[in-house]
Amino acid sequence: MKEKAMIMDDQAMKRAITRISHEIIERNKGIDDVALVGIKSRGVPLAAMIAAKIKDIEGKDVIVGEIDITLYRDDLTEKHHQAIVKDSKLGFDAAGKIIVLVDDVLFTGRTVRAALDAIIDQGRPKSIQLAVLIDRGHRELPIRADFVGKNVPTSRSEVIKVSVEGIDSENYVSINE
Ligand SMILES: O=P(O)(O)OC[C@H]1O[C@H](OP(=O)(O)OP(=O)(O)O)[C@H](O)[C@@H]1O
Ligand SMILES: O=c1cc[nH]c(=O)[nH]1
Repeated sequence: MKEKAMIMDDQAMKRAITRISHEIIERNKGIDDVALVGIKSRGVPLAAMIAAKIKDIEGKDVIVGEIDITLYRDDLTEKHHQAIVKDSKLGFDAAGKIIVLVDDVLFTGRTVRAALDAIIDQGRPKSIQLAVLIDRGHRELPIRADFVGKNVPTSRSEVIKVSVEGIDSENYVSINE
């Protein structure tokens, strides 16, 4: 994979996380009943970063869970890849919660759709919202994010690489082909 350009460095990523955290608080008039659910793998450290920022701002802990969705495809850009729920245990009771799904990249929407199905199957959340660091377009389903770090127009053959501390050695986003 050839690296084309940096889209976000560590500082830009942290600023985006700070803004998204403020937006989550504002949209929900606080964080009572809000629970963050990171989509594995890189949505998990991003959800933890948002939770830490919300704690800084509001002085309250927000519930953080995770969900494991696996994409089956020969290559990232292949159309019609399948998103399968690998582990849907959120780690908390979803009933009555405002769930904010957190992922690194929103592309076709299949991963989010699988996560929505899995969550709706196991409880009655009050609502489900979506936060993504990068929206790269090319949706195949009627899914949109409520909170977006950065909209990045891409061609289908390009690949967005998100590197997040906790999984990777540093924080950055690049576009590659
Ligand atoms: O909107 P979609 O077409 O479903 O694509 C978006 C998904 O693709 C990536 O997952 P990947 O399988 O690369 O896992 P990762 O999080 O471990 O990088 C990314 O993290 C999103 O979850
Ligand atoms: O470009 C893409 C598409 C899906 N998931 C990624 O991480 N990058």
